[in-house]
Amino acid sequence: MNPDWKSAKTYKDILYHKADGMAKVTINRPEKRNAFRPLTVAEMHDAFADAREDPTIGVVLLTGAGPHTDGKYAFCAGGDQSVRGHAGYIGEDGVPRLNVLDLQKLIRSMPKAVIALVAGYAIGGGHVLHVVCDLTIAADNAIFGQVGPKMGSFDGGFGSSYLARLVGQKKAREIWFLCRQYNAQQALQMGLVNTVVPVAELEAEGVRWAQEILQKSPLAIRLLKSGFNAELDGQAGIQELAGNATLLYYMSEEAKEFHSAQREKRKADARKFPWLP
Ligand SMILES: CC(C)(COP(=O)(O)OP(=O)(O)OC[C@H]1O[C@@H](n2cnc3c(N)ncnc32)[C@H](O)[C@@H]1OP(=O)(O)O)[C@@H](O)C(=O)NCCC(=O)NCCSC(=O)c1cc(O)c2ccccc2c1O
Repeated sequence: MNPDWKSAKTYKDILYHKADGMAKVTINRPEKRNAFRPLTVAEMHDAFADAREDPTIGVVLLTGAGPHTDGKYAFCAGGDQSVRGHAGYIGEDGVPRLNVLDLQKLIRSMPKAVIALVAGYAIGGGHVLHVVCDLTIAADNAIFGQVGPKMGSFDGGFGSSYLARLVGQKKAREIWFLCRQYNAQQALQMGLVNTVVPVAELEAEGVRWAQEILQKSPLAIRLLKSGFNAELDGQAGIQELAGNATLLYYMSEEAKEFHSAQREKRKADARKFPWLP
């Protein structure tokens, strides 16, 4: 399938397209190895929120523009170090922010599948971004790694705790404590990515996976995602799962009868509904 991608909104630092039930968010700063500044993250958050709200979209692909003019690829090299200031990354308003944490939460909690397509570097906060996606497809040239402890940062949230759930505690500690780089095959072996394909086939493979998911039941995928999250995300995970229970309840005849009865100022006919075992 060759999707007819249509631009869904114009931004400065990212590209945002839609086609055939899919949205595609592309970080578009190849000259910076797709490092993100606060504006980049705000734009990504806006695009992901749009995809979450759009009932025609079931899968979001997250990727990085490239190759750059030097021939190198990057998914994302993390926070833009040229704007890192006293208390975070400083945008045009002069306010320091770590706003990528909000984006991580949105990707994790949105009731749609998010697939990272990683070509080249996924480093630092860029590595964490692929970690929080539901699935990762790596190009054969992908390079993964954390750098925080060698350049004055760390992500002790999803970037370490969820990473450990993916690759195990020993491997996650190795990744963070040693700050080595890992190739695509090593990433596959440790369970960090779902599959590895030639770089020229990365997007086509992402589209194939997305289209396979889009043939499945939207509610089943939604509930599975919140079920996977609930085990790990404490009260926020329970809230997500419970919100889905409320959504399903609203759709039931039983909830509709009780709601109508209240609106019509009558007693609900509770006996129509069984107390199932
Ligand atoms: C990614 C690399 C390993 C690639 O190396 P390579 O040799 O191929 O390329 P260059 O180093 O020559 O880079 C080309 C060009 O891109 C610029 N660039 C690359 N990465 C960044 C970056 N992160 N910020 C700004 N600019 C970048 C580089 O300067 C070159 O530009 P020229 O103009 O000089 O040509 C290698 O580039 C690399 O190691 N990059 C740095 C990786 C890094 O330190 N990332 C930040 C980690 S910390 C982080 O991401 C982070 C962000 C958050 O928002 C957090 C929030 C909360 C908690 C923690 C957070 C966090 O840790």
